Amino acid sequence: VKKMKTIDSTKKLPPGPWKLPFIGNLHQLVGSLPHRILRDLANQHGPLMHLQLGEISTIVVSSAEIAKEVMITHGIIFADRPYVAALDILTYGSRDIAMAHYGNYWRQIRKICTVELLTAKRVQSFESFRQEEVSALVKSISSNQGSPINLSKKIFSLTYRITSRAAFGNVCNDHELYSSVVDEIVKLGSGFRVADMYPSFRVLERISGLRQKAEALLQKSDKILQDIINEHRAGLESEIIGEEAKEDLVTVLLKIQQLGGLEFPLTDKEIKAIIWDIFGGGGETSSTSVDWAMSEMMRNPRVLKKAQNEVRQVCHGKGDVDEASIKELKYLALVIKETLRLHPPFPLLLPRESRENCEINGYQIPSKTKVIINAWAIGRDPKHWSEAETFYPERFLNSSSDFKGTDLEYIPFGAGRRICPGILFALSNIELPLAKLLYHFDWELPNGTRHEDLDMTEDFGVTMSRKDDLILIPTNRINESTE
Ligand code: HEM
Repeated sequence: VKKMKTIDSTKKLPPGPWKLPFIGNLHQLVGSLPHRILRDLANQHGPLMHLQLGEISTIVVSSAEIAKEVMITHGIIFADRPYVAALDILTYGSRDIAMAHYGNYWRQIRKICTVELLTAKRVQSFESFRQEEVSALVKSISSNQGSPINLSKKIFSLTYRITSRAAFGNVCNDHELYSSVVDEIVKLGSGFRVADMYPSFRVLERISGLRQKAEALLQKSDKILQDIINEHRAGLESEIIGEEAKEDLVTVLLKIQQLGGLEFPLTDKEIKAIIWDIFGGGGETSSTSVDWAMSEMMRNPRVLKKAQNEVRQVCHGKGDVDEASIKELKYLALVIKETLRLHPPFPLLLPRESRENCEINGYQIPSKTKVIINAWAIGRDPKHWSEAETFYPERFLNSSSDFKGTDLEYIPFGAGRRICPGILFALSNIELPLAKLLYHFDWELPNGTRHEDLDMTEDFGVTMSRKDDLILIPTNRINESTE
């Protein structure tokens, strides 16, 4: 038999727990949340650990040092993404940015994303949308003051409305439907589905109902997005679009499509796949961050008071929070950083895959190995973080950690070539709602719950949200001038 040029047989795979035939380590992944199970396993087997998940040879990265090797030093080798059945179906064959194979196509659309769609200028151009939507939220909360409100649901809907206006120019008629479709898709795409563990048994995608479910969702989301694209195209042809500075994302993409000259033409399929990334990557992640930040502040009244004092001081006499003031909210920025350390919306980032054989710390990582990076565990690593489990925003006061993945012990947005391109968009959707909620209202827990008893249980999913919705009682802030 002709042997392929493969692995140096003197080098071993990284250590890992004992494996069963056929299922490997799958049985070890049940019982708790994946990021917690994987952290506990890594505590026994090390920060570079090998797992066999069904057919999928997987390494799990659980320290900043190994993350640096994988995401930066050998960044090119680990810049690919593995096949995830449901997402592949829903992105028209991984034609979006997040799931696209590392190569020229990905490079082209990633560039469109960073140069056209998600630039600081573009994000800023959506300020009026954010202002209007958050003001409407404040108004609705204000009319319910004194009684418990489901803040989680309100924030979730707010983020979708803002994203919808940025992407489509308005809150689309099918807004509720689309956000529920995106929600379901994200659940299907966790990559921890049986069909994803046994890719050579494509039949499993059918038996498990995954393929049918994904195709039904695709049909729904495709219709909504295609209608929107058609409307925009008609608008472009009759030139009834708004001023250039305020173009929505679909319009920007259609203009690029019409301009042509790209190595890979941008058809409607690609546009739909990219728009789906904006919602899938940017919806629940941002709203869940606001949710966790409010939850942490409710558990830590000292932090709540300090953040509230800051925004009320900075915006004193203005009657509201404008985006220019946001830059001055230094403490709120620390609160957000600390929230993303303890509650990274993607605790396991998005999976990577190796494109060729590689050696790390003397261990062999074969080509096509799936790579899980446990950002949640890295952010709580007691070697790097003192009192790692404590919510303490001040820890970032003298720290060089930023959102750009420069320090690998802090990577809520990932690092290296595949780092999240939506950081500015995300932050703007987190900062303004938080600042306004703090500025306009005082907050209490319902039913006399003591702040230290607020339940912080996490839910299972690709994004790590609260298990139970956050229910709080708002009180309208008394008139500023009488304070
Ligand atoms: C708090 C909010 C967000 C968090 C925590 C977050 C986090 C992440 C993470 C961890 C990755 C994978 C990075 C890696 O593999 O190294 C990612 C990728 C991505 N994110 Fe975000 N994200 C957020 C919001 C957004 C928003 C608002 C958008 C778009 C408007 C967005 C668009 C994307 C895209 C397109 C990718 C794929 C990049 C690629 O594969 O080249 N994200 N994000």
